[in-house]
Amino acid sequence: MPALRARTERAELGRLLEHADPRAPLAIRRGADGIVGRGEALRLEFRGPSRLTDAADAWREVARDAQVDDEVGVPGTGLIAFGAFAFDDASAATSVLIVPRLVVGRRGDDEWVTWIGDGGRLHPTAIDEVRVELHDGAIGAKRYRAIVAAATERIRAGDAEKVVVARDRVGQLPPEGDIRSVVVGLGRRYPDAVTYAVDGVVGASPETLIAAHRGHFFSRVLAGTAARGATPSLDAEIAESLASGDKDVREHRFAADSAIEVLRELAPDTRASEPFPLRLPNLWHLATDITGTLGGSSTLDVLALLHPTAAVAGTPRAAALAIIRELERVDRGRYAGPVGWVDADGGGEWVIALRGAEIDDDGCIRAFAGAGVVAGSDPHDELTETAVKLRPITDALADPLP
Ligand SMILES: C=C(O[C@H]1C=CC=C(C(=O)O)[C@@H]1O)C(=O)O
Repeated sequence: MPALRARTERAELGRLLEHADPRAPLAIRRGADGIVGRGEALRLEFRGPSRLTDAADAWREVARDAQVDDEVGVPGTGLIAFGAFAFDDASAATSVLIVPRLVVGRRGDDEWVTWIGDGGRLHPTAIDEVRVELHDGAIGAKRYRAIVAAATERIRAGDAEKVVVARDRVGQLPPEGDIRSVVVGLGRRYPDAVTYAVDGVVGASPETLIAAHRGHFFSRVLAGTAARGATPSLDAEIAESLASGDKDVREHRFAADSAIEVLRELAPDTRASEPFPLRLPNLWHLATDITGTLGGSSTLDVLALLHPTAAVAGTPRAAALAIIRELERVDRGRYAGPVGWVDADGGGEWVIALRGAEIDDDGCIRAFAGAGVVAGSDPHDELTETAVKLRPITDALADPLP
């Protein structure tokens, strides 16, 4: 493999997404900040149980051999790869690391362009609106309620303590449909979430698996959900009962404890907040923030240990995964897998591919949303919860540029 050359220079940019390919946008954004890529200088593909460790090893080699000239030096500059990974070890979906030919980025007052390989000129193009309606996929409402009931039964039988089961909705992107408009629509509605678009995986995730720069990391675990209240007082009551409700607190503990345990193995100084209610435009989540210092590990090494967390699989992990496969009988693809970017030092930002959809090369769209099932979960409530979680992508597809 020939060594890559990356050169980052300061630039003045307009709308970042106008620099992306309409059919294959690469983007990781939060509010006005983020990075957007175009083209493929290098594409690495992985499959199977070792996909994340293989990616970590392959990326170390690419980064070691690369020639990087970076005059800006903030997170997202220099050599970077975007990545999206399958949820399940047995998935038919390809996991990827993509080094674009061009990256444009913004962080606060810093704006930059990175050329990988030969330099060139910027060609921003206007973003067209695309409108798509979603309908039931392989798991409709009735089947989903049955899956939740079966998962609860398995928990009662002692096969697992928590299982996160999901359902899907599908649609069709028109042949020339501009995927960037969906990304804009997600970002406008969910400015505090991380809006992602990598290899057809598109969404707005509130859950940061790992963000690290110069060794310092941040991770946010979410589990436990309630819809927002219609009035401020009702909304406050809902947040309070979420934080004190037995079912949601138990569901959250499984996810937070498993992440803290893994992170402590890599970073003995790992610290965690108390669980707190996190407000999103469409719902409340229980959240735990975790920070610490990674030794020599890259964010891809961390993903290899963290994924899949109990927020998307369950507890114990292996038992929950077996029950998910048996009950859902659908390949989740890259839904609930890690999506994000990594730099030459192994730093980067990875979220869980939630609140989104996969769009394949033929324009077939499949959106997923899941809910954590514990003892006492109610099928009707979990169905409603998944409908709320499907709203970001449903709305962004139906009316991308409100
Ligand atoms: C599995 C999903 O959400 C997870 C993340 C936060 C809260 C969750 C919950 O309360 O069930 C889920 O564990 C999804 O959005 O598809």
